[in-house]
Amino acid sequence: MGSVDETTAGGGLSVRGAVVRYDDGGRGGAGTTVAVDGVDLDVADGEILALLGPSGCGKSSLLRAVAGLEPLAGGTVTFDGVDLAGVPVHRRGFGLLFQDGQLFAHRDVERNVAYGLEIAGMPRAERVGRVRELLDAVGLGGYAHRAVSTLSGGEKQRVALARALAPRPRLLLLDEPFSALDRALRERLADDVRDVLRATGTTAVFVTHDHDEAFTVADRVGVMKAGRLLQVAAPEELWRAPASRAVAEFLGYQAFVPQRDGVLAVGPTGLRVLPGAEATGWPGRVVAGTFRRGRTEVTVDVDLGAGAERVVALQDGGTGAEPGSAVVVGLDPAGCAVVPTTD
Ligand SMILES: Nc1ncnc2c1ncn2[C@@H]1O[C@H](COP(=O)(O)OP(=O)(O)OP(=O)(O)O)[C@@H](O)[C@H]1O
Repeated sequence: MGSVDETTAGGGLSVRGAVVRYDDGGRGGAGTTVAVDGVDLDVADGEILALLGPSGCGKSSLLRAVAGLEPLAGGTVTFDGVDLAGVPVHRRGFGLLFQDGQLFAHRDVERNVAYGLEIAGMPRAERVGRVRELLDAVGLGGYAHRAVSTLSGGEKQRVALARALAPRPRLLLLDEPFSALDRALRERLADDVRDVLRATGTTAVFVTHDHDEAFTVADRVGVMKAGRLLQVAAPEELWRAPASRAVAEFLGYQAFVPQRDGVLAVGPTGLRVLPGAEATGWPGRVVAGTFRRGRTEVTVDVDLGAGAERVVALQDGGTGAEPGSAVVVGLDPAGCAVVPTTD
């Protein structure tokens, strides 16, 4: 069974029925791990796609299979209509960027970025211009002659990004490129990467387990679970219409209320504490309240129709969330989505 991705195959990347297996049983056991289990995926020319999913769901394995670093046990990877079976990593025309950008310690910034251009035989004068252009694009103009040992972690990853982009790869594959950096820096880099990829028109697949990062960088986000691609959609679409409960759960939908034609998935902002004890809604009991950004996030024990559960409901202002007090909880449809009951 494949994904629900229905982009028409044209230029760009096309993956069909991809299977990646590790026959040593994963890290330390006996048997076989099916890391990627029949994935179909299309990435159009110029598109940025993020692969999102929990640790161990197979994101890296899929990316590595596309790169040619991992053999396919089934299925195909094609680019611009050409099957890449048997094409080695360095002949695919793809750029790679990993968590540790692995810069060359003995080369300065300029010569790191120039590496792929040297291999491609670009004349020196042209190379210098291209390197300068890329260093400007990643916000490191003026860093050309710095030793890489003097760079911060974020600066190193910017250099690695510039190096990966320099030869104009027809596809850039990024595997958790910022996961070693702190959150504030990650957010800034995610913005910058999106801008650089857009400005250069680079087609990219970006692996991350961080929702915010995926939604910042990508045109479309693919959600993976246990080796399968559950849904591929634009960020707003994914939030508005998760294709299944599993996707909704992964996105952070907090409660699931049975309905006649599916399940109402209640998002993080889908519940309100209603003013007045006589309001129409579900009676609940306050566990705790946290005042945040001008409103209170109230943890409430309530039965929304699927048994008693603990949820978070929003309350305007900062009063009335005493632990133990009775409240009435209502739904805010804008923060909810109906999902099919097929999983
Ligand atoms: N080289 C390997 N040998 C054996 N098993 C592996 C190998 N690489 C990955 N696996 C297994 O394959 C499954 C998928 O791993 P993968 O690294 O692709 O997931 P991931 O979603 O990228 O996870 P993470 O976010 O933690 O990097 C896991 O069960 C993992 O243990």
